[in-house]
Amino acid sequence: MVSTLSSSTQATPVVSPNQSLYPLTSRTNSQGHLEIGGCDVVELVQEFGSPLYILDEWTLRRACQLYRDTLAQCYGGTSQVLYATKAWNCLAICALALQEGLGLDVASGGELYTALQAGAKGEDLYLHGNAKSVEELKMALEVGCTVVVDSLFELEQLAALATPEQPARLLLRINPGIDVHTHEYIRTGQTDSKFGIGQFQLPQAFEFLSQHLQLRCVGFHAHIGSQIFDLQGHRDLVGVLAQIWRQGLHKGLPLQELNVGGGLGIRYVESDDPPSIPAWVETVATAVQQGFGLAGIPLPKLLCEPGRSLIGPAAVTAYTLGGQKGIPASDDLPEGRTYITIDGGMSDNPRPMTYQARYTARLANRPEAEPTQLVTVAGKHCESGDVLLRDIRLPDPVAGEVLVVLATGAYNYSMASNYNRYPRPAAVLVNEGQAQLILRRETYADLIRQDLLPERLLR
Ligand SMILES: Cc1ncc(COP(=O)(O)O)c(C=O)c1O
Ligand SMILES: N[C@@H](CCCC[NH3+])C(=O)O
Repeated sequence: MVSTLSSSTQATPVVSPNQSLYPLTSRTNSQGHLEIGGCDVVELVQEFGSPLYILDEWTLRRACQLYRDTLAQCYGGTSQVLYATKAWNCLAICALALQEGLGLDVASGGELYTALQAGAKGEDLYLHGNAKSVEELKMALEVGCTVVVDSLFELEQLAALATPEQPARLLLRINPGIDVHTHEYIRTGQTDSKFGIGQFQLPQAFEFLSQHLQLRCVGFHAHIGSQIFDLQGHRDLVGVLAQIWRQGLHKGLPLQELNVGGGLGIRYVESDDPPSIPAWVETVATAVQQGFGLAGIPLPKLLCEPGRSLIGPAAVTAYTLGGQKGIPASDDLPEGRTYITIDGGMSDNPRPMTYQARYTARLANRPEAEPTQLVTVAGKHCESGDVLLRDIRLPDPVAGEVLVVLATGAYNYSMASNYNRYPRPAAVLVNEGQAQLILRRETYADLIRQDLLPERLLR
């Protein structure tokens, strides 16, 4: 666990990135500033502007390697890690994951297109979605990507598009009926969910597959939810899938691949205590070996598709602090409240508003200063709920200082919007003292790129 900063020049000891609040290369430099990937965060903001997403290449690679290597070491069969690109999909990140030997889970035509542009091939790709369009399915078939089929309706759609010459390679997404303790909006494996084929629908699905030989069902997939700290959910999941696998084999399906989804949580605040990446991988691998190997079923190729635990801890968002508003104590508000503004908010990180997500923040120019003052960090949008951090302690922050919010790599840029017509921030990839722009800051011109102005509306 890394929750404090190293001020030495030694590399930080290797830990599981998802248990660290900071990117693993973080340290306090000789200026007393926060440094990530060998780059001074205050200087990064001066050079690239604010707000700024800062992605630490070493931390991301380390997380990819931990998943990939632990799986290869502790699982007796073949395996493949897929990066769930919905967490943050852009050319550079897709390319980096491919370089590390990962495949890519894409959840839309747009994510698929980006992955292809980043160099992915059909065999690297798995297309998700509970309501895929015909265009998305056609695109997947054309590039030879595996389709993770979410419903009986989609099986019919695929059967109409695939041919014996261009068969569809698919996994069935199963709803395993497993409930986990995470935010209601990010649970996906419970019976009452829009995702996946219910177990009560499986006889129909198997029958349909046996009648449509242009559909090659090579395995099953399930995903029980996100930001999960308890390993039991995935143990239970493997048990359910092993039973269904037996039924599928009995029906003559050419099963090879078992995809157990993603979901491992990360540390956002000090009190979060997720299991490490190796602990999660070992749990899953052991459960599959027990559920399959011991039951005499040949081991499937084991796939998993983490998103948050790969990219979340690798990035931070840097903001510039603005003015403050102090509300005096009253009966309703015994401690009063100090609002401090930032130059970003719900448009670059909608998670606090959407899931009541909590984060940790530090000042980049004095990360080790004693956090004395109770403040609430408010975004710049026209919404009362646009509050990024509620009642946190900072060391008497002043306007102009750079506030760094930690662990913002997952579901921040990918869920960002242009609400209030704010341009999306830039993102830089930092490594060994070099910073490279991987996403340009949007301009006002970008904001009206798609606008059309019929001439008759002009005054
Ligand atoms: C189908 C599927 N796979 C993988 C993921 C990645 O999950 P996580 O980011 O929690 O690892 C998600 C998101 O929850 C998902 O819906
Ligand atoms: N967007 C969610 C995770 C959902 C992942 C998609 N199934 C979050 O930020 O926590």
